[in-house]
Amino acid sequence: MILRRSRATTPQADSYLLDTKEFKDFTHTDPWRVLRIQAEFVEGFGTLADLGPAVSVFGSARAARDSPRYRQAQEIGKRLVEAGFAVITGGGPGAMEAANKGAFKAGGTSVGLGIELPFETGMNEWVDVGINFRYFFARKTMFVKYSQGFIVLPGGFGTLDELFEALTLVQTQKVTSFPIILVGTDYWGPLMEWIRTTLVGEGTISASDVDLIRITDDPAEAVRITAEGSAHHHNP
Ligand SMILES: C/C(=C\CNc1ncnc2c1ncn2[C@@H]1O[C@H](COP(=O)(O)O)[C@@H](O)[C@H]1O)CO
Repeated sequence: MILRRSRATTPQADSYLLDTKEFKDFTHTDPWRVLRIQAEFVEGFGTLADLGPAVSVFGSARAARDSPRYRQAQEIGKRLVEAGFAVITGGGPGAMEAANKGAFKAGGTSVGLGIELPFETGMNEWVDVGINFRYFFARKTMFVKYSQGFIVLPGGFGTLDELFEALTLVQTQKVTSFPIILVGTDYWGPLMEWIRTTLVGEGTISASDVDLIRITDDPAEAVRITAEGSAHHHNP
């Protein structure tokens, strides 16, 4: 990039670096953010490069430890490890903690991709490979790049965001052979119905797009579908 005449900046950029106050200001600028974003990708790629086959498990951060949802997530974490997968979650509480706990107790690799939030909850204790992200989009790249499929338990906006991002990537063939399994017919049934009637009915998706989603109540079936569906998946 060349900037001349009135567009040229003075003093020179390196003088900012040597000036403590100016440097502090620089850390709140977009060019600095780009470096931070780059660093998040470098750390993520570096840490997860040798992970091997893995599945991401999503679900509510608010699932209570004594709830059936929590027990289901823990069971899924365990079964994924028994099927030869590492388990990746958001590293937080609720369903994330449960899936990490199941994976850890089964002797598998338990990964947490944490996110910096204004209300810090910290990485759950069952994570043994943890990375903290400031940027959701950098973190999301890691979930997709290092997973062979997604298993999605009941959850709120965060879970829906993760589900629909994955669906869009599969629908647009940015990723292929990538199973997406919803667990909990009672919870997801009405959404599936709305997708079938309104989205297909209005023509905003194709009828065949509905087949991108599988739905079950059984943790064993969720893992079996994931294993079968991920057999030909290659990480982007
Ligand atoms: C809100 C609470 C804790 C927040 N801590 C989180 N830590 C890590 N990842 C999170 C957290 N909250 C949301 N996520 C991500 O979104 C999904 C869950 O969101 P939902 O809105 O609860 O469905 C989850 O899969 C994470 O990736 C404690 O109350």
